[in-house]
Amino acid sequence: MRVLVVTAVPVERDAVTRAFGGTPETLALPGAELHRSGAFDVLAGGAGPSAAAAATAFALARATPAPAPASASASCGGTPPRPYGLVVSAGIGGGFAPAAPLGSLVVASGIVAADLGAETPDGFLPVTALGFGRDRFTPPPALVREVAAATGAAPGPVLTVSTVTGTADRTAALLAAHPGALAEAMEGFGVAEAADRAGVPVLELRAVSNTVGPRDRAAWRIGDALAALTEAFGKAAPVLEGWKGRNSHEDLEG
Ligand SMILES: O=C(O)c1cccc(C(=O)CC[C@H]2O[C@@H](n3cnc4c(=O)[nH]cnc43)[C@H](O)[C@@H]2O)c1
Repeated sequence: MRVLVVTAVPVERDAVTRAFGGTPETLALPGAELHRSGAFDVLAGGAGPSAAAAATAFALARATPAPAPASASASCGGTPPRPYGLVVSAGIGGGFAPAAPLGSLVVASGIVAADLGAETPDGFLPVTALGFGRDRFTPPPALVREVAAATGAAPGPVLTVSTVTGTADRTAALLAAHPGALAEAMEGFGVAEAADRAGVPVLELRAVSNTVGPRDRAAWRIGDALAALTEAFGKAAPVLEGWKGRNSHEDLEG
């Protein structure tokens, strides 16, 4: 099965491909470059949910077979593209203390749009409370469990935010609105929107580079988190590549 992995920045992309060894083949996409290693296509799609959604949608569309004209025979038209069976949003992220310490891994049991909605005098309303859109995607629970077991990642909700949290008040507000949240990052929900529209399941895997809270850039441990990301993909690769899709009753309901 082919797997599309979407990161924000090139150093995260390279941390993922390093897990597979060798030199990836590169393919040009509108606004980005795919790095292909075996079954894995890895793309640095840009920071934030909008860039991530656009990049993911282009990559998925490129791999979706166009409907064959009525007159076409099976033997013409060149090599058909092989569609993706799974999309993974991956990279570094902020961890909520004490559940997700620096250097640890988190796999999303829910990918949550934490700031998509409306602010009111009585607090935040998610977009779903306004009567439209959606505010979360649920990765296949069996796959989340398998990746957690293979990598040691903690399973739990991962928030997608457009602004990196930088105060204690905002941290408390996020945890109040999303009890049990383990981490925040900026792309998961965008990647998931694009994957969902293509009918492809989605996963999010993050290595914790910093603690969510009052901004302290000097305390970020990006190198350690990138190394953890490489190790995680080394361990998760057989699970991701070998995952056969909706293979349990629970997943059919998820
Ligand atoms: O400054 C660097 O050297 C550097 C190297 C690698 C990556 C970065 C990034 O800033 C990556 C941005 C990416 O990381 C996610 N992220 C990380 N921590 C948080 C956080 O506390 N809150 C939200 N997002 C976070 C996010 O997905 C960014 O797109 C820098």
